[in-house]
Amino acid sequence: MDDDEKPATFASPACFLHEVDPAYSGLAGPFDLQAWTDVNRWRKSERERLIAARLAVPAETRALHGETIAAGVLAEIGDLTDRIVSAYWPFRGEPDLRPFLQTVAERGGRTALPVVVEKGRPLEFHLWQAGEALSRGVWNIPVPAAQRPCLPDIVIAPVVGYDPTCYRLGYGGGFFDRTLAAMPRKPRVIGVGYSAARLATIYPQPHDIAMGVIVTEAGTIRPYVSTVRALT
Ligand SMILES: Nc1nc2c(c(=O)[nH]1)N(C=O)[C@@H](CNc1ccc(C(=O)N[C@@H](CCC(=O)O)C(=O)O)cc1)CN2
Ligand SMILES: Nc1ncnc2c1ncn2[C@@H]1O[C@H](COP(=O)(O)OP(=O)(O)OP(=O)(O)O)[C@@H](O)[C@H]1O
Repeated sequence: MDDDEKPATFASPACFLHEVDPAYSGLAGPFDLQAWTDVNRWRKSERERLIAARLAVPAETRALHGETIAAGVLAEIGDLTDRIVSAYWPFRGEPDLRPFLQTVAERGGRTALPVVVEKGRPLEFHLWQAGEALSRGVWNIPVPAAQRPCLPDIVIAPVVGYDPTCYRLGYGGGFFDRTLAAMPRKPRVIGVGYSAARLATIYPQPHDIAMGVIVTEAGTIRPYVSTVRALT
């Protein structure tokens, strides 16, 4: 019998961990470049579709939806005393929450806007109140003229798309994900958008951070929590 015909022997038993579901073995799955490339391509086309669809809705309808969304957000936040709330300066057909910012101030809260410092870096938040001066920031987005950085207690994030587990599809800069990951004290994060922006899933990736809730003109979506988990 030559060597090729003898049963094979190994220095140690073969490891079959690679055949076990990564979720069971406790190891992260291998990074799948093809899957990530596909998700990115899909996200890009969904962003374009969803932005075009909301811009096709008459401005008066969007304005009415914006008022309903603002009321939903106020109900969600509750007491505003000494709270810092960041919203945004609307563009590309986003719900206009500027009147909401005035309501926050009237009810004893402070208000802020997000500022892009640089692509690929977290956002900063700067205090800003209705009537105060604005200047043009990156991508010409209006930002507070005075630099008063703050850490908001509540961050309102406009969504391009959202899914029932409250993951947000934004404009593709990764700004909110980077910012929330880097904040020393986690704020409450409220996604806002039109109900038509619902997707079955955004195919969440490891860097994606879910919103606490998503407020739309048709109601507030809370991430699904199974009864079993809720009871244990
Ligand atoms: N009203 C509003 N203000 C906001 C945000 C928002 O979502 N809404 N942001 C929330 O994050 C930040 C800005 N985020 C943005 C992200 C991407 C692009 C943008 O135009 N991106 C290019 C492609 C960029 C790339 O691929 O590198 C594009 O769409 O053409 C604009 C704003 C801060 N201010
Ligand atoms: N915490 C992070 N650290 C490094 N890169 C990140 C982080 N979060 C997101 N990114 C990167 O940002 C890019 C865009 O991410 P994604 O598609 O989730 O953007 P988005 O949430 O739609 O955008 P935005 O928040 O600007 O509206 C991805 O390439 C992603 O890897």
